[in-house]
Amino acid sequence: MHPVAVFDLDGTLVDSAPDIHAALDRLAAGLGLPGYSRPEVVGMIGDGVRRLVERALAARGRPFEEAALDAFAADYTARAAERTALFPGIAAVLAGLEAAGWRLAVCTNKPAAATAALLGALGLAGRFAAVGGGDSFPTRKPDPAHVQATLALAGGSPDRAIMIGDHRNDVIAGAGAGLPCIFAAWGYGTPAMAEGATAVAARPEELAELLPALLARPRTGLGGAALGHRLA
Ligand SMILES: O=C(O)COP(=O)(O)O
Ligand SMILES: [Mg+2]
Repeated sequence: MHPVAVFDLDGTLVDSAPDIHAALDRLAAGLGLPGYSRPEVVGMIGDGVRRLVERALAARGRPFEEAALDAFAADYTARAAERTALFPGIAAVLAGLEAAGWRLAVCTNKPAAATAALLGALGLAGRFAAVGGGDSFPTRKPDPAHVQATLALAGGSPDRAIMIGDHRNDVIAGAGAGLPCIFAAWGYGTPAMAEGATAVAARPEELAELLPALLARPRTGLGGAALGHRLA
């Protein structure tokens, strides 16, 4: 069976904060509200689009409105790839994993439509054996079922798969599904969110060594420290 690398999207594969930020600023401007700072926006990402819009409105003292969510989702989906790019080093990591026989999957809380638009615009649509969006299944991260369903779509099994993500939701969902988890410290999470991860990667390049090492490691064996990487 092919090993599967299950990647989170926002903050792990792509730096999507600039387009999320721009779309939130357009939403705010339409409501007569001031825009946001990047740290504010980054702190709101990770729990899907509804929580994002809830947090953005709450930060300006506004109650949540379904119409604002719909407007944001449509606007963002249409313009998801204007300022969004893969993090440096990710393209080489993906190519290296594919060459080594890995299947790639995306497990993201971003809605499936926006995810498809973004991956398509970045020329990545055909690279992933499965893409599990935030509304693809009945539940989403941190529910392990989101990871399990994505992995099943990719034709993988938990004992031959690794989860990589930048948020506590990724660690909780991946670990709950029985996968070793690599915390992507280059992303939008805080160091505290790495708690429970098998290993922490400071840069994408580290994944090239970490993924095969974690795959080969007995699941009940030594921690990531034995691999020369900092344990979470
Ligand atoms: O849409 C979000 O809130 C975050 O998406 P992610 O799961 O790809 O980080
Ligand atoms: Mg993320």
